[in-house]
Amino acid sequence: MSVFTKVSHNELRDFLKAYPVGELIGYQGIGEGVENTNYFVDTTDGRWVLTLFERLNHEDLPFFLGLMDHLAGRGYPSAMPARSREGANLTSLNGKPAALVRRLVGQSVLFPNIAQCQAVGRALGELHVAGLSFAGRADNTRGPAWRQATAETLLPRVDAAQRALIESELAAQAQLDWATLPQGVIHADLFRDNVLFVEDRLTGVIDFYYACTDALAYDLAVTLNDWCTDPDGRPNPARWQMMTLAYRGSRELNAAERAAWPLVLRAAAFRFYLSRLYDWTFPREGDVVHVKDPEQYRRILEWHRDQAPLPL
Ligand SMILES: Nc1ncnc2c1ncn2[C@@H]1O[C@H](COP(=O)(O)OP(=O)(O)O)[C@@H](O)[C@H]1O
Ligand SMILES: N[C@@H](CCOP(=O)(O)O)C(=O)O
Repeated sequence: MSVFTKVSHNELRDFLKAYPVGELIGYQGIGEGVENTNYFVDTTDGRWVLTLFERLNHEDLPFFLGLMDHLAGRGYPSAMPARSREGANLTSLNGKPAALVRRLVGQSVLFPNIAQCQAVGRALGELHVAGLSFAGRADNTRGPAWRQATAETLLPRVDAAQRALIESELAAQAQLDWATLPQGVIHADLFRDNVLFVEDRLTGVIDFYYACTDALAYDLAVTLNDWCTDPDGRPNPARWQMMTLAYRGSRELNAAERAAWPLVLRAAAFRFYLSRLYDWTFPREGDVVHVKDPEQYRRILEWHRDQAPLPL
């Protein structure tokens, strides 16, 4: 359960007065989140998600909320942030920065089928295209500098096999010049728990709190690694090719991206291998339920290191 900040009925009722969203009917803490405190909130005007930002830098929040506003305003299936009566999409509650966004229908899927992978590939391509007209810019907080620093923190704490993998990966990725790859707005964490479906219809893309400006191909690699690999770390050819094809329906990859692709896939796997290994090595106090297994990302990373990628 990740409701870090408690909100009473009266506190929420008073908070909602700042928004033109009607009267509070009811609310409930959401257990799935790991970064923020989230509540489902029902008012006489609709269904909402209230987020209290626990760890993100306050100055980064306008980028995330502005992006969600930009995308939802163009018909993208992301949640539109509500604006307060004063026009702000970022307010505060109980000492935390807060946002109220539309609640989207649907559920996340753990075992996606081919049609769902196709829908996610299309949605990712559409996000990259829609992001081109978004003026905001943000650095990737899990980019190459973070990967280098996190690897260095981990190296003295891990076993010999893990050390060898981390060191070889740092050396391999030093060959990649990210600046040569097309950049734009990326989601950067489009995992299965961040997409909602009603049957095979994609109804929501959520959790834009790692979104940033970075290489578009990296975002495709992050998404493929989560949605389209089997438990042994191998790409699942049917799901992988369907997602790639659907993505390319919105945006074609250029020659530089194709040449860099094997290293991009490795960088995308390395990022989550490192964050998971870090959380295992330095567990956060009170976080028992949500620590994710680094081994799956070790297998994905080793697969990409040792095998030629499936055709793009
Ligand atoms: N706009 C939304 N519509 C419907 N459900 C949402 C929405 N935003 C978040 N959720 C629900 O809240 C959960 C946690 O949200 P998420 O943004 O992933 O939190 P965290 O950033 O803390 O990981 C999601 O798994 C989903 O169930
Ligand atoms: N989707 C990620 C979790 C989000 O990244 P983190 O850096 O906040 O751990 C995963 O499944 O590892």
